[in-house]
Amino acid sequence: MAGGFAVSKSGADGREFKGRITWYVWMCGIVAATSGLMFGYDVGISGGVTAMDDFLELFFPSVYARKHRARENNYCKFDDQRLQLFTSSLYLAALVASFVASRACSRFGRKRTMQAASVFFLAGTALCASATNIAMLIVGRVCLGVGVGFGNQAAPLFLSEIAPAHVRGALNILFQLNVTVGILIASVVNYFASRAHPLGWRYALGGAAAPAAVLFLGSLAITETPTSLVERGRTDAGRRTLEKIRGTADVGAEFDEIRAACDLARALGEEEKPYRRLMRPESRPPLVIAIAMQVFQQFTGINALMFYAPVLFQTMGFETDGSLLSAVVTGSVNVVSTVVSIVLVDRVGRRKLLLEACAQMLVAQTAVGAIMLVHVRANNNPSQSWAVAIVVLICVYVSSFAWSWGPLGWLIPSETFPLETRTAGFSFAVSSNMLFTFLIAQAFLSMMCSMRAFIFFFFAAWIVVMAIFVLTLLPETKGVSIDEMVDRVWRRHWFWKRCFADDYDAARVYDNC
Ligand SMILES: OC[C@H]1O[C@](O)(CO)[C@@H](O)[C@@H]1O
Repeated sequence: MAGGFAVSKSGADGREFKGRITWYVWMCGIVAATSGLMFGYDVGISGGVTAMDDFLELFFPSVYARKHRARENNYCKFDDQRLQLFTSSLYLAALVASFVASRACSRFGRKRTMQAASVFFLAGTALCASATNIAMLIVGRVCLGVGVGFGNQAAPLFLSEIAPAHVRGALNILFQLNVTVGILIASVVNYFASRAHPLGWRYALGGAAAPAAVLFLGSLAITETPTSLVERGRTDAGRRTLEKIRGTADVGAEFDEIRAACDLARALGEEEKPYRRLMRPESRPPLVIAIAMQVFQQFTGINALMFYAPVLFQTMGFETDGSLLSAVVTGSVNVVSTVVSIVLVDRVGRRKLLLEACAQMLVAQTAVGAIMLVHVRANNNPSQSWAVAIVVLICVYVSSFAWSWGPLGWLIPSETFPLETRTAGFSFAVSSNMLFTFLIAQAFLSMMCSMRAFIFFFFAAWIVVMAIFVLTLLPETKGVSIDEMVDRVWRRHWFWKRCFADDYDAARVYDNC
């Protein structure tokens, strides 16, 4: 399985680990990242499908009638709780599934959890694509949601564990890159499927089978991670796997570190369960940061756009074709800008990227809101030049999200927890993401109906809160080894250091932070 190029890498304490970036590691990484593709395809497909007349006429005839009523209010024509439930039910199911998935990951391994994800996804796809009533659609979406919950918990963990340390960031962002590629593919599929009458929507929903099948078949060829094998008592198999993925038998130092980490986690786990340990004061800084990063990521308003871009563009007065095409444009900007993040994140640092993005998003959101307020009245559409200006501003907004809050929402929670609480802490990040994705999916169309153009000012106001959060509470973690976070980051931070007072006294410190 050798391939790639010869390297050695440094462990957390500066020790040299021998091995190369083998083709096998890349193959495993690419297969696992397909999980992101499944997630992204789903995010991108629902908006287009819910804008298709054949789909609306069959399942949501009242929305169909309202959409075609000549004098209907632009902002409210898609406001329907059941239509929103079609999109949001997936995320509610994923939220519940992510807690089960974190246990499945420990008990059965990352690889099996990803396989289970692909099976749920295939079942959900079959149900949705062949649905003849709303119940079938919703049950299908719930199966897809379980697939997303399992995949999102297992894949980032898998990627981190097989990666040599010096390419761990790049391999991690591969997941988010796949999410954005999935969203883009879905917009292209929507564009063509919307022309195929009356079955286009079935093709669009059925297309989700492709990434799921790739993940299922690919996962038969990939390995389990060495950490997961050692964690489950299969020490020899763990060592053999490490030798295979590093392309050398000289893996003693790295294997010792994996074994020591597993021993420590096991010992601490016997003393106190990881979820209880997370309630300790010293766990509070990374826990608050992990949850806040995910909540704020969703309050940028990104998924209002990703789910409902075609609907939103129709609201702004675009025809069905134009609105789907605009979604393809914003989807492409999303992919390219995520690549920018891979290049910049370890050079520029996390805080600068996040703050720059806040400024860019604030300007774009406020300008879109102002144009909508002045030029899009309830019953008329903007002129073509204002419509183009809106699409350009939305691209400005998406690009800044994609090189900041998108990937860093996953990266920062994965690098700030100490090992003993890392997986439990990360599952809080996944479930917070799903919860707020669900809330936005469920509430956005109603919010747009009642708030109208002010919806953009609502998200803009959150961006100000996020910037204050980054300035005051988010420390820079660029270049800091994961195992040095406590001493080099938290103990030096003006606010969070109170959780780590030298004269540690559980009761007093708890009160302080
Ligand atoms: O690229 C946008 C996508 O990225 C995420 O924020 C995180 O993976 C999704 O919630 C969103 O749909």
